[in-house]
Amino acid sequence: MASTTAQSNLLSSPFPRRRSSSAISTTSLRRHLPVPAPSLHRGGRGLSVSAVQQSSPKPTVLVAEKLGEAGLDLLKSFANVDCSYGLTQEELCSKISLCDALIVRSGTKVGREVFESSAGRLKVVGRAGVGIDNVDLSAATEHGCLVVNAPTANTVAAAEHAIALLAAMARNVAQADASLKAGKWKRSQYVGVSLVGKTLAVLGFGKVGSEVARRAKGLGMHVIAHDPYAAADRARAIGVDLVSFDEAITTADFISLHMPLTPSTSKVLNDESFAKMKRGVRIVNVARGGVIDEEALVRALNSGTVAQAALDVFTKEPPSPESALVLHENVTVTPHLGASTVEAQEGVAIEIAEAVVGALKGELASTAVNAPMVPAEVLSELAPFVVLSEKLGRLAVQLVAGGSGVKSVKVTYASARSPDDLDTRLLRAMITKGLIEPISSVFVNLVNADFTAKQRGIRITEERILMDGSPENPLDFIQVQIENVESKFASAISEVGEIRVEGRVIDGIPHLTKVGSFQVDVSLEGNLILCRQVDQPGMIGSVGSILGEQNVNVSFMSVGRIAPRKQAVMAIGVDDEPSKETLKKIGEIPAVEEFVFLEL
Ligand SMILES: NC(=O)c1ccc[n+]([C@@H]2O[C@H](COP(=O)([O-])OP(=O)(O)OC[C@H]3O[C@@H](n4cnc5c(N)ncnc54)[C@H](O)[C@@H]3O)[C@@H](O)[C@H]2O)c1
Ligand SMILES: O=C(O)[C@H](O)COP(=O)(O)O
Repeated sequence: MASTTAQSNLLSSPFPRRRSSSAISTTSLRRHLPVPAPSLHRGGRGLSVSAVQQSSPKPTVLVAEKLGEAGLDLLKSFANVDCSYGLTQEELCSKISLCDALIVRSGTKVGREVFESSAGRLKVVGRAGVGIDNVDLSAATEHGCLVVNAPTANTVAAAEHAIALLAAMARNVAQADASLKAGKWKRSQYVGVSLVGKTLAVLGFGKVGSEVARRAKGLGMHVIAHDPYAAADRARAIGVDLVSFDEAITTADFISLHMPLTPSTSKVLNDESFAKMKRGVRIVNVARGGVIDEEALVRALNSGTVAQAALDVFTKEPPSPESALVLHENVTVTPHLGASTVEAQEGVAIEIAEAVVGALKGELASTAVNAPMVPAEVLSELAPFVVLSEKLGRLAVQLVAGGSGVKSVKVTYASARSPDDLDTRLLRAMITKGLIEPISSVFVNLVNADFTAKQRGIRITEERILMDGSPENPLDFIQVQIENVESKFASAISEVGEIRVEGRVIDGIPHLTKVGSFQVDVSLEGNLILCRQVDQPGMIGSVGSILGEQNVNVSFMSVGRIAPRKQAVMAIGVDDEPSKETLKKIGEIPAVEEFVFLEL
């Protein structure tokens, strides 16, 4: 018995794969291109569904900003690497159609035009760092392009930079340095303020924010934090109280910003919030320039509401040389250096190179930004159900009669597990892939499955049935129903009038176990002939011998019937595609009422 294999990658890969013909019926049979035989296995980090083919051409990775050597070496071992720094948008757009992956830092805008210019070749964008605000995630998703980042390797560097700016600002280090170098000795002008005993409000208590908090505690500061999504116990564990936004900004002597730039954090520090702050507050920003209304900050600095600011990031980078904010005497600035340590850049380069190579192999990256992150252990147990899901989708859609538009699909998962313990996103994506690929030219993957279904007006609803029994097995069966359509194989219509196919995993192999109201049991390997006939002796032999005469190998055969000598549905698994002539002969058996050939 063949082992379970993933029929295709969950993520787009540059490797050749088969495309499906749109109308697969008894009259229109076409051979598909050979299928790569990817296997499901665990990757280095997180799960993987890979399809590396020895004979495939090497993918091309465009590295658009400086990346550490260790990362480049890793990329070069797998791909052709084009290091082209400082490209204009036009140059980037014209190069991108030759590239499978693009690696950037924060200095390259990867907007919609980049994805459009790639004409479908770009499969992964790697952001060598944390912030992905320079990448148009919606456009990436719509184009089925995975975006991965390197979220951990520069955390400490950013936190250290925030602390460096905090201390430098409080003691006027930059201003005093410039003054002394200009030949002045102004000791009384640069009297600073102490940090010990002061209240620091950390806004955004994530990776960087919590590291800043930990370090500030070590400096003897009283640290509070505001983060609507952070766990209070995690904050308490390092002696930090989580407070409301207003409490944070009204009680702080120092405010350090560590949230991402999103529509809800854009200009979160503005005239209104500055007005609520303690007079003489000091602000550090190593997050993103856009979280501060920079003009409002200049006003607050001029009025003395804000005594000082230390900024590593700006709304527009680089900022204008005439920027009133940058030139302000009470502002200390650095040119986005938060992540710029030797150690962090080495770590980021390796982290992003691993993620990009993994994604090009079709692995699900653990740092995917626009696709579900599925832990390795979850994937390994769902692996055969992933295959089953795609095949049920493929079967169901091939049963739809021409002219019936697929609009509404209901998926039922029967499981003894509580819904919280069963992550079906992967399964839904694969069902969607199976449903859409045979009827379109769109390549569907985990990234764009939901988007593609929505775009095609296909509504996929999910239902869970809680079964008795051991929750050890993730799923008992999966059922796919296509509603309000006609079928080219009438027996596939269930008693409630929908095309229905149902499957289970038996001994690790996906099986088709129900078609319409008929129970069958056929392993989902190779291709399938479904045949409805009058239940009478000799039918299996008649069909079997026609296939045998034509050298078509039967892998499985199963008959489901309503009652003896009434109608029965025969499901026949075939390794090879029968010729039109062979199928015609099956159709001519007098007891055969209808039949259909389906590609899996
Ligand atoms: N200057 C640099 O070179 C540099 C380096 C690393 C990270 N960064 C930036 O620092 C920021 C934080 O990075 P991280 O790795 O800690 O990210 P993270 O995702 O670990 O943490 C961000 C935190 O912000 C919180 N948050 C979201 N919306 C919020 C809101 N409205 N109010 C308060 N908190 C909110 C989130 O819940 C999360 O806990 C990002 O903007 C990142 O781009 C800059
Ligand atoms: O988001 C980040 O990781 C930092 O802002 C670092 O950006 P950089 O890679 O451009 O230094």
